[in-house]
Order: sequence, then C-alpha cells, then structure tokens
Amino acid sequence: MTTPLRGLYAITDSTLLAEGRLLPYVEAALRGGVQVLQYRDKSTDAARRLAEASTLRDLCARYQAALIINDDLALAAELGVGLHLGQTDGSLAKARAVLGPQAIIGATCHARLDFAEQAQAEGASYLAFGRFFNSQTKPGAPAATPELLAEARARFALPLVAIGGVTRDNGAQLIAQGADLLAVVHALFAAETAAEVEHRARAFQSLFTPDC
Ligand SMILES: Cc1ncc(COP(=O)(O)OP(=O)(O)O)c(N)n1
Ligand SMILES: Cc1nc(C(=O)O)sc1CCOP(=O)(O)O
Ligand SMILES: [Mg+2]
Repeated sequence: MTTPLRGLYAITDSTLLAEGRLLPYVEAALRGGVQVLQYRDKSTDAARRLAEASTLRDLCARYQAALIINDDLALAAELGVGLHLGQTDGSLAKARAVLGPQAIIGATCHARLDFAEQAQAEGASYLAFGRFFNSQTKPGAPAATPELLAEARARFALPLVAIGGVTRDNGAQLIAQGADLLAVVHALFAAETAAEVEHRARAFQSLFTPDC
C-alpha cells in the first residue's frame, strides 16, 4: 500500500524524545494520524541509529505510515525506506538510483524555486520549503514566506511540504497556500505526555479534513 503524501509529517528530535520517549511518543503520533515520519538524529552512533530506525520502520508499517530517514542514504537503503536530503546532503539522483523508483525521497528547497526545479529533475518525490515561522528546533534555517508556497503550487505537481515553526494555529494558512504536508517537530513532540502528543497529532490532522 502506498502512503498518501498529504497530512501531518512528524520529525523526531533526539532531545525532545530522549529518556525513553522515542517509541511511546512516536506511536502516539501515529495513533493520532501521522502519515509520514522522519527519523532525524544527528548523532554518529551508527548502531543506535540502526536499531532505532529499524524499530520505527516496523512501527510505521503497523500504522501504514511512511518512514523517511534524514540525511543518511546508506541507512535508508539498508532498511528499504525513504530518505530526506538537504542541499548539502549528497546527490538526489544517486539516491534515486540506489533506492529505486518507488522510494519516497524528499528534498529541502528552502525558499528557492530553482532548487525545487533541480530536485524535481533529479527525481524528488516531494519538495520541502521553509522555514515559515520561528523554529525552536532549527532557528537558523533560511526563511520562507507563505506566498512562496502558492508560487510553488502553481509550478509543481509534486507534493509540497511546509516546515519550520509550524503549529496547529498557523498550519491552516500553509495548507491554503498549497502545502500537502505539514512537517512538525516542536509543536508535536514538546509535550508532557504521550496522550498529549496523540491529541496534538489529531488536531493537526483535522486541518486536512474538510469539516475542520
Ligand atoms: C521535511 C523536511 N524538510 C526540510 C528538512 C531540512 O533538511 P536539511 O536542510 O538537510 O537540514 P537537516 O534536517 O538535515 O538539519 C528536513 N529535515 N525535513
Ligand atoms: C529540520 C528543519 N528544517 C527546517 C528548514 O527550514 O529547512 S526547519 C526545521 C525544524 C522544524 O522543527 P520545528 O517544527 O520545531 O520548527
Ligand atoms: Mg540534512
């Protein structure tokens, strides 16, 4: 079954999900309706990264969500899952050749439509733009405006991801401007309990249903 590239896109954070929170918080997010999960871990502990990502792959499969690995083509290939690449994370065309035509491969485009053109030409599955708002997770990421999304929407048929300081309150305007997926770290996972994560995920998902 193919995961639809529309809805809430949760991204893990090794600080917020430390001390045993990774699995219960991610499972709560999946129960709440997360469609795509990105494993984002900047550490160099390859054994832990493999173990965690492998467990997340099985968890995502149970909820029919897609797992994406941030930055690490070798890990994505080993697990047979998707990959997200930034502008300095290696060749998208090579990743497409290694992972095959069905793999979900995302590309960071910041606020640059020319980066998006390039990513599309190299075989990207989705185009990620941001940061749209102040981000506690990545405060220094280049800024983008919601209007840029509308321009991208007019130009590209690929799914568009909006990232950076996205919350339940500001997400609707990004969807209105053309975002298919809202990528979120802090507003989802900076929670006291797993139950709160599930509640937040449902609230984000409701933005994508017509009756919200
Ligand atoms: C969905 C999504 N969009 C953008 C990014 C940022 O990627 P990148 O610029 O490579 O930065 P890091 O996340 O690697 O710090 C992303 N991870 N996911
Ligand atoms: C990993 C990442 N990349 C960004 C970009 O703009 O490229 S913003 C970002 C962090 C997103 O986390 P939060 O939802 O907590 O702001
Ligand atoms: Mg990266």
